[in-house]
Amino acid sequence: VKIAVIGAPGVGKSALTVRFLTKRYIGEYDHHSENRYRHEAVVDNEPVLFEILDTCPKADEDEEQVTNQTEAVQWADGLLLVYSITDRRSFNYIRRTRANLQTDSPPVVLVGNKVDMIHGRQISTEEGEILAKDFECKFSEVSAAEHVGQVADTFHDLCREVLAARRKSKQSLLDRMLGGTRVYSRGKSDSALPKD
Ligand SMILES: Nc1nc2c(ncn2[C@@H]2O[C@H](COP(=O)(O)OP(=O)(O)OP(=O)(O)O)[C@@H](O)[C@H]2O)c(=O)[nH]1
Repeated sequence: VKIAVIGAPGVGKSALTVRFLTKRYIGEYDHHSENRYRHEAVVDNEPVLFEILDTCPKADEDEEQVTNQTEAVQWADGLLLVYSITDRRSFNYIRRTRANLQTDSPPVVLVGNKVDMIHGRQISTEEGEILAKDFECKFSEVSAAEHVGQVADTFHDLCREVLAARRKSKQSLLDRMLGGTRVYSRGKSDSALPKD
């Protein structure tokens, strides 16, 4: 299951990713390019091989610039859309990113990070919920700094969405294939009919 972690600079994409991979919190994670990781985990009693792309948007990206994550989106099976509850601009960044996605884009999960920074909150939980409703996706608020289980849950939730979408597209492919063939109901066989 290939997951791209997407969000504005500094929202905690790397902190969340590393928390999921290692269960540890690394406060200062210095990197200037995107990183890709492989990680095995068990989701709903099934082993899953995650490939995680920790994207790295340009720090000087213009706020109004339409965010372009085409490569990551094309590569991914699912998108973890992350904003920081302490940063209104990061919330708007996610709005623009989502608006920019095609209708057939992969499943998404919305995450508000840094929930431990209570006093710096700029985005209410309700706003996050409303945005998630708009996106028709799951939503959670977490803290990469303080939560282990909840961070893993967000990745697992996205994994479930991806697997459900796969099942759905397999089913619709089957339906389309079977749609071309006629289905005969069982009736009396010829041999049971009168000879003449
Ligand atoms: N208080 C708090 N700080 C956090 C949390 N998650 C990340 N941070 C801090 O936020 C800063 C940015 O975190 P990163 O994980 O580097 O963010 P990023 O989104 O990967 O940043 P870029 O790679 O620049 O796009 C760091 O100083 C982290 O320590 C959190 O849950 N709570």
